[in-house]
Amino acid sequence: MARLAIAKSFLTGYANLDKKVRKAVDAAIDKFEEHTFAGLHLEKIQGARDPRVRTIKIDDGRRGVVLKPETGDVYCLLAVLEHDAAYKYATGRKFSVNHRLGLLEVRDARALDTLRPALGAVAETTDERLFADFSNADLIGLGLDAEVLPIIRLVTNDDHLGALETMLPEPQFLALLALADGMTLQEAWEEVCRLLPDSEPPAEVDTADLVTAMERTPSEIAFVSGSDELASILENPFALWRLFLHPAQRKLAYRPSYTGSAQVTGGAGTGKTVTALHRARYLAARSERVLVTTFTTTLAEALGRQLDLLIEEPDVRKRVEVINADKLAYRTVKEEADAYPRIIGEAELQALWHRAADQSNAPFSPAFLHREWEQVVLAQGLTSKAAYLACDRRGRGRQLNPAQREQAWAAIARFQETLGRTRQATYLQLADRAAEIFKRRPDLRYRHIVVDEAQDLHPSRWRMLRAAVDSGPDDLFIVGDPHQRIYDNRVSLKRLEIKVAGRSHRLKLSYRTTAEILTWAVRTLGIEPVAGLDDEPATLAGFRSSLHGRRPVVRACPDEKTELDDLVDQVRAWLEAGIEPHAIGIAARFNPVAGRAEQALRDAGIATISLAASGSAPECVRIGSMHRMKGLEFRCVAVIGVNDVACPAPRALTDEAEDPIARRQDLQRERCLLFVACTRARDALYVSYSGNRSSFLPL
Ligand SMILES: Nc1ncnc2c1ncn2[C@@H]1O[C@H](COP(=O)(O)OP(=O)(O)OP(=O)(O)O)[C@@H](O)[C@H]1O
Repeated sequence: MARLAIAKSFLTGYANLDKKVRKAVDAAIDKFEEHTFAGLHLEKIQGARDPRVRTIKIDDGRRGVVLKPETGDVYCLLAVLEHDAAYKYATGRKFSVNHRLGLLEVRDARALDTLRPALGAVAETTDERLFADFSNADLIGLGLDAEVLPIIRLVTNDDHLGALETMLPEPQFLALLALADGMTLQEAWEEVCRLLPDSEPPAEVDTADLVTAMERTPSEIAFVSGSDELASILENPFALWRLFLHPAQRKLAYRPSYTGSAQVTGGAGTGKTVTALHRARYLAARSERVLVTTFTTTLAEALGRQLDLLIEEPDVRKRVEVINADKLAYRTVKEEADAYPRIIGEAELQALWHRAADQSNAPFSPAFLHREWEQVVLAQGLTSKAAYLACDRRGRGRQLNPAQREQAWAAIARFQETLGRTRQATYLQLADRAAEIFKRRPDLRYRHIVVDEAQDLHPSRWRMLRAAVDSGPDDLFIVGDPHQRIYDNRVSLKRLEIKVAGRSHRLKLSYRTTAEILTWAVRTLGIEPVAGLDDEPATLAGFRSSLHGRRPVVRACPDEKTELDDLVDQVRAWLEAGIEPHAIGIAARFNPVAGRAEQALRDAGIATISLAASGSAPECVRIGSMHRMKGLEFRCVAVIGVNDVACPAPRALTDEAEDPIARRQDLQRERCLLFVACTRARDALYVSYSGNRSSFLPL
């Protein structure tokens, strides 16, 4: 019986077709099915480098490209392209089986043939060779093959290796990249083995057996079980992540069990959320109650929508509850409380802190007291003066002598009393109350909790989550990126009885952003080390993207009016180039700047909607503060107002004299904020400023 498979490349192309062409493709695939492929006219191509690559007519202008291995009665859809491009693709590509890993490989043989003389000409001018330290046997041992080796021997520097990225088979390129990055042969071998579904290379590889290789490469090829599955795939072609997980993501998401809590970190766009969603699906399929939680309601709503796409079985979907941490706290407290506290608004909270600072006889600013409360008192769950006087204030830069501690406690206690008397509370206080309720009420607890955007949760929220699930295998699955910490919440999971040692993993390949945007954006982070949730320093080593595009554009403007005019021009240019309005995101450090930009766009006839708005508004460009960009993504992103009075924002910085450590952390947080905003871009990033350039922008 014939089997149909779909390559990732096919789905990417299909997603970008307009509806009419998609219909023609669907009709061609139907024909495929009807005839059980037998009567199908697959055209062999003259001069094809791989005779197993064929084409099929879609409509007058387009052809589908199909891989038809000699054995196994398998048809794999590779691409849908305009006539000439389809022939070019079909004649240039060559498929093979990696002789060490057994994975399916594809190379652009024509491009390699074209580039070879140019590499040879450069090589003649120098004795430098990037891989001179490695013998042919070494390279063959890593999976390189006889066709690739002679070309590799001509490579003289990293840039030339980079140029080969889209032409070489991925496993072979990765092996070379690892060596070029300074890894040993053994380390490079371990790196390429990560591409295998179970990290173990097969004992024997039959390089003629393309079908087994396809089955071993689920990150690129998906076998379709029948027409229902096919229809569901084609209905949501943009959701590549549903089908094609990177082996590293798959291993983490579908591991049968972790002995305790597990943590997944990784740079922006490496698929942490995707991995978390697949993990939730896997756990729920085991018939158990799963909570998926994150920071804000908007992010929780987005996760819910993605889970609706991912989990097709209604009874499995029902077992997964998605709610953000604050709502969970609120709801849990409400479950028990007779008189329910009101959540205090930000302005009132600030006013109360000002009053507390004024009434205290000590030189504490309102911001200092607020921070002391959140980062020491609430973070450690301190409920008495004695506990506060004895506590370890690690992480706070300003030392307090015993008398000052007494004064600080008096001010904090007065603040807390006022809150209590007026029946008000903050979400962090509710989280602690919810934790107590979860401890008492096993009936409310979950069997598993999956946490996204973990870097921004305050210790009180973590205590609640810790209490909301019994300790044991697969209790918490935590994903986050310390380089995207944009709120003032620092956490040591160890201190909160959440142990991830030995179960901490890092993803490295970005699926969102191009290498050009990524390299630029990483430089906005500066050189200050960033602490991970597991108390280890966080690293971005090996963080990369195999996508390529234009470099970010940085525009200097004489004044804000010109800056906004330029923004309007840029957005218009994107729209004229066919970018859908909702795929354009605009961010500013401050809401008023975003507001003025919104007005300028509207005056120019461009519809806009706030980044904070829920639901979809396909006809609107999205705009808002940098904080609101968290967790989102767009094809094109404009970050505006990036000058020295916005990035960093003076109000967000603690006085050096008051607390130098806090100031350093504030600066880092401001950098992270810019990094988050910039890394929301898939294809294009535009950054502008008027006045003096922000020192965060790379030169
Ligand atoms: N294996 C994959 N194949 C194709 N696309 C993927 C894959 N994994 C992730 N993506 C896509 O890459 C983008 C980023 O994924 P995701 O949001 O999960 O990353 P993240 O690490 O959580 O990002 P961030 O931390 O920046 O919010 C999404 O569009 C997602 O659909």
